[in-house]
Amino acid sequence: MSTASNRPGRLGVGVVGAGRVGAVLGSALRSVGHAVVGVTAVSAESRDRAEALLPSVPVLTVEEIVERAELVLLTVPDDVLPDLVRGLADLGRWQTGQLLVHTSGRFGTDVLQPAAEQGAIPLAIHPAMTFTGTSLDISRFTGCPFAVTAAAPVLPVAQALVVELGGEPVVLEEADRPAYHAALAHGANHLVTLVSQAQRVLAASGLPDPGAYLSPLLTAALDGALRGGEHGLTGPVVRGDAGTVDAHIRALAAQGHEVTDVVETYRHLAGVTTRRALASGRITEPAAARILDVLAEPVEVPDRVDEPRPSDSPLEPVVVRTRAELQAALAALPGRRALVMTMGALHEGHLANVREARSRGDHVVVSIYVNPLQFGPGEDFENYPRDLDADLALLTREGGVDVVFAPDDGEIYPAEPLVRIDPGPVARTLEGATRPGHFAGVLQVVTKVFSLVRPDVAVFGQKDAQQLALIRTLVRDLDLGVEIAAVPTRREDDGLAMSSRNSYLTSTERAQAAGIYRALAAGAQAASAGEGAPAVLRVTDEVLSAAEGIDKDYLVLVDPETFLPLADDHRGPGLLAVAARVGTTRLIDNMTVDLAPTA
Ligand SMILES: Nc1ncnc2c1ncn2[C@@H]1O[C@H](COP(=O)(O)OP(=O)(O)OP(=O)(O)O)[C@@H](O)[C@H]1O
Ligand SMILES: CC(C)(CO)[C@@H](O)C(=O)[O-]
Ligand code: BAL
Repeated sequence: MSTASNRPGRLGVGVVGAGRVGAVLGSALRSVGHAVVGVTAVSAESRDRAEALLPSVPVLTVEEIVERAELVLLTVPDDVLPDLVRGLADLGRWQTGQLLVHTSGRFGTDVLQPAAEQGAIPLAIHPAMTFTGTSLDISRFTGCPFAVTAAAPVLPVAQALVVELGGEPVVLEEADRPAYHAALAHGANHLVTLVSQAQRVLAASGLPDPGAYLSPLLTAALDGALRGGEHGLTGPVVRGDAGTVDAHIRALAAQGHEVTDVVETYRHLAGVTTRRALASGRITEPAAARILDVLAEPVEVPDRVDEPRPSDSPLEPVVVRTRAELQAALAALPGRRALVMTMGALHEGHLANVREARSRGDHVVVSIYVNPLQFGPGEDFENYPRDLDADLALLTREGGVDVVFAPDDGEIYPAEPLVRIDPGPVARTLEGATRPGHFAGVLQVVTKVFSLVRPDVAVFGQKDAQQLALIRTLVRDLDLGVEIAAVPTRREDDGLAMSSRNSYLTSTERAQAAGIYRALAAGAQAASAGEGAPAVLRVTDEVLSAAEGIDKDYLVLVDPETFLPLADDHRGPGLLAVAARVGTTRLIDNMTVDLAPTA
């Protein structure tokens, strides 16, 4: 084992914890000439990541790594770190002269003391950066600040390691690390909560692409705050506009229980902002008092699930099977009519569409019909899950649905339709290329159901993004006079987009299918970190290709309206769209990304 000097020299590096940071740091150390002797990787995901970023590095146990490595990189969760170090010390595994580096923001080197007592050299380096866990991250080290904590004699070793990685070492005292890390988490992580709250409110207000809409404003606000701190503050608080603050809180509360957290956060942050503006003399005391009074007033947030139903809404939806029954049921419903079209096998994603419909109309009609015209030969028309009783039970429990229209084929197509809709060029790419005739069939049935139900507004899911875009074009080009509202994709806990077809998956396939979401999320993260179209697509593809059991049909980064591929230098919104087979089940998913202007 070599003894540490200020220049680390060529070291045998072992990576404990192949999470995003470990795999990326290991890969970066390798690229500057160190040898990675082993990596631990327990989950399938970390094995995939290790394979992608540290090809041909053996997967070893923690003990094997500690035995073989001159530099042990501990990139495990903070809460695991103390016990891991102590446990190995109890087994007497640490070695004299061994460099022991962790990347926790919160801890300094005290947590490594049990290893230091056995002669290891403890170093704490924390990159102030967020990672995707892909090769893109390596370039993020260039110029990235790293908080470095180490005993004075070995501090230069830690600094040299950071410099080797292209980073900027900033020395931080042990005692300052928890507050340092709290500041970073508060700024970066809570910013994500705040921004996603704004996005949810805009989405609930019907804005089609909240992320893209917010991007220029938030970028300017962040830039202003980073340069000028609180002096960059604008908006109603600093103007002393108590009436607007009051209106905001009431408007947010009116969006119901799904945004309760936003009401709380808005209130709290508006209070803090008011007090800070008062303390720095930017608003007067009476103005601050007016705002604080408004903030102290209780507001009621209606709980939409238990919302009292309109008195003319029946408890159970009226189920109609024929055109005549439908017309009779509609005649009894005055006011604004909202439609949700489905193929049944309902899930929470459909219910989100129903809720959106309820918020946009006086009455809600749900159609349940598996439309043969949109299925190609050899597709799953015959096997598509059909369970009207279960669907009705779900809609009854959800409440607020007035009519369920569940026609049979003869009712929708009494005769073979001779007049057909040509959906145009968007229908010939992606889903349309794999499923020729699919969108012509979708638009045919959508037009027919619109004619039969005559809705004021119809709600569709963003999960079927190409379908949604084509329905908007249909309404525009044929002047159908129906407002089209979109609902963000509802996902399972592991990110898989809800879909009736998920019921085809075996339990292994079900677990594997979440890889589709992980890939899209990695792409979106790369975009929000400022990467351009080619890199965003590459990262998404890397994660998708590394995921087990997923057989890609297509993965594209396209214009959300034309569905044509984006130019390499495209800036602004883009849509990552994917179709893939998991086993024999074909799934689709998509995510809007924002390709920000280069600084
Ligand atoms: N996860 C979801 N989140 C939000 N809306 C969804 C979701 N899944 C489907 N929808 C929307 O519900 C409507 C009916 O879709 P459909 O009945 O085809 O359901 P599905 O679950 O997508 O089924 P499939 O297995 O055919 O993809 C469409 O507007 C669709 O976009
Ligand atoms: C819109 C639709 C109900 C038409 O059959 C179908 O394509 C679907 O479920 O998305
Ligand atoms: N959910 C879109 C309808 C279809 O796949 O046929």
